[in-house]
Amino acid sequence: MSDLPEFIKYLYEKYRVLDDGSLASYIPELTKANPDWFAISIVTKEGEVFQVGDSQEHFTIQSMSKVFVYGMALEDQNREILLEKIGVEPTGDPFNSVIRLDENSKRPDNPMVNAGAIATAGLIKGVNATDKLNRLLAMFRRYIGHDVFIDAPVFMSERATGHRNRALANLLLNFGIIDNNIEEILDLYFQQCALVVNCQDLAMMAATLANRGVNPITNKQAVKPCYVRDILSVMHTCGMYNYAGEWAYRVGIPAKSGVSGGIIGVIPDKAGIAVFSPLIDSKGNSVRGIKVFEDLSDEFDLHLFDSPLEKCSFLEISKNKKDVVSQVMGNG
Ligand SMILES: N[C@@H](CCC(=O)O)C(=O)O
Repeated sequence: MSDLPEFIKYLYEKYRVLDDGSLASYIPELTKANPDWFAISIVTKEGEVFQVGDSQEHFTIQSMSKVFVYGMALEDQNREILLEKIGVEPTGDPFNSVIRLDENSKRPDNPMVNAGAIATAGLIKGVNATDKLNRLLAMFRRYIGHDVFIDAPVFMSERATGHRNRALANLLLNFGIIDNNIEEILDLYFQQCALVVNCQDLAMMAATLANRGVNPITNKQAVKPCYVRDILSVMHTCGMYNYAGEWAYRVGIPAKSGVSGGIIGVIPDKAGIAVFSPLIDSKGNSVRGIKVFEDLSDEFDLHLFDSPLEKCSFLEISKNKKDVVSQVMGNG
């Protein structure tokens, strides 16, 4: 019997009351989120689903999309072509910074910051804008396992106010990283960010990566297995904004977050985890999300560099913790 269902209920109760952080406001539509929303979803590579809270609440995927579009660009181009255009170095800078692109590298540092993600969108193949969008949606559908759609008001909101992203795109054009279809590339980028998901969908997408690119329920291949390693590497080093180093140190799970309040984490060959809570910190990470991941990592020894000898069997908690959980949940 797994302890996981009880443990995530406990984490939900423990952190539900935490109301630090604020709603993302630079995309006007995101301020309409309910700050109380909170969900934890876990999907194992066998397709078993454990979840608690508002796991069916819809929101836009935002930066978490970057992971999956990067995988698609790897398939459309190849590793070496991508590396010429987009690096794999963490920046330590805010995700939407223009500084390093202009000053140092003349190519985006990595595909998880906006400069790199816009460059990635520019590498997606298709005969025209509609074809590219349709291919992108088909890719997301393979990960999620059901039909997908774009939140038009969020897309329009970002398109109308995304001046910083437009500035990044112009710099990318100047450095020869993207061609001059700037508005078309930005539209594709804003559309990928406005994909509608819920927490369960995110966990399924993460579980698909954990399962070497195969959706655990539909058994469809969402991305070629040879690219999963590349995707997880950039998640591990660059996925958590300018908190990526501390995250790798404290949590040790390849992850990506988005300003709508989601965080996805991948436990290779085991499970995908998603937490959703729209109150974010100054770096863009969900406050409750970070806490939940820290506790899950500690409790189940999920840090990549936990010694294999010390790792407890996945989904079982220690006797001491069981007592704490029982007390909090009122069955002890
Ligand atoms: N669409 C957002 C994504 C931000 C995020 O989630 O990090 C932007 O480009 O600014």
